[in-house]
Amino acid sequence: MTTANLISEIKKKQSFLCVGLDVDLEKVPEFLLKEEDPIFSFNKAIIDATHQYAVAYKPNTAFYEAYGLKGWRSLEKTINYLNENYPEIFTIADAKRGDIGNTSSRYAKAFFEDLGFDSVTVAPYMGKDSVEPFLAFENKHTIMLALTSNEGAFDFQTKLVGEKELYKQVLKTSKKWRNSENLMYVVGATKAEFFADIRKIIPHSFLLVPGVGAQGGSLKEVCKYGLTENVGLLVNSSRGIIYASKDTDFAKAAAQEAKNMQLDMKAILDGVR
Ligand SMILES: O=c1ccn([C@@H]2O[C@H](COP(=O)(O)O)[C@@H](O)[C@H]2O)c(=O)[nH]1
Repeated sequence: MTTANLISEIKKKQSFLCVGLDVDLEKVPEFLLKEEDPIFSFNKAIIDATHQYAVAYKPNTAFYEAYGLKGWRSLEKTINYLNENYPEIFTIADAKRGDIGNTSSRYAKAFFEDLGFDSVTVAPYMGKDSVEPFLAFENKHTIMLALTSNEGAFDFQTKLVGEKELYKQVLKTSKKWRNSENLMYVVGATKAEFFADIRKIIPHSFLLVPGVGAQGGSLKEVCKYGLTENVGLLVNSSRGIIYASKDTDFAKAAAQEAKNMQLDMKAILDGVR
């Protein structure tokens, strides 16, 4: 998917909501466990109920890998279902990959070509040659960790490297890489006070923002400095939406949560116009 397609979908739906598909069989409604593929059945119901309020879905691969081959099959069925039924939706494989170039190119092929995701998250730690193989794919997007939502972000990411914090170095340096126009960045909603500085370095790039809902980040605070002329944000909520109810009404409850977030987003977008 091109960035222009993503922006057009955001404007059409008045939403920059990304629904995180982090399926844990201990948290899904019990009646679903009788299904042949409970993970896929859960995802299908959540997607069908929430797609009108969301522009992106983000399965975190850990939740599928944890169930071995079966889990990987559920992930494949989920991405195929999205691509076949909702091709206008932006898809994110939250896999946080990155290795020496030769290996990164295999990861990129797996997520972009074999599974058919629009984007994948990567870690910047191994540098340019570990990320450029992902960037080489046309109309695919590489979402690099910049400033993460967890407490441990302060262990390294905000430490000074020379005169600048490490996360700022990551942002600045990555702009020089080949096909850097295919880069987006992860910035946690719990780090809202950093958005103004981040936007000084990358004023136009899309940011994937996890950490609202269960982690307590504020949509309003993120938008204050994070929004760009083309919105430039994909705000993710996983547990806050998909586990809104543990009962037979789980999809309806998820839809209500997604709708509430979309309405908040619309109000914010109306406010900046
Ligand atoms: O900095 C980061 C990077 C990734 N994540 C992932 O996003 C979702 C958040 O889930 P919630 O249930 O909405 O808290 C999850 O997949 C994380 O691994 C993040 O939270 N922070």
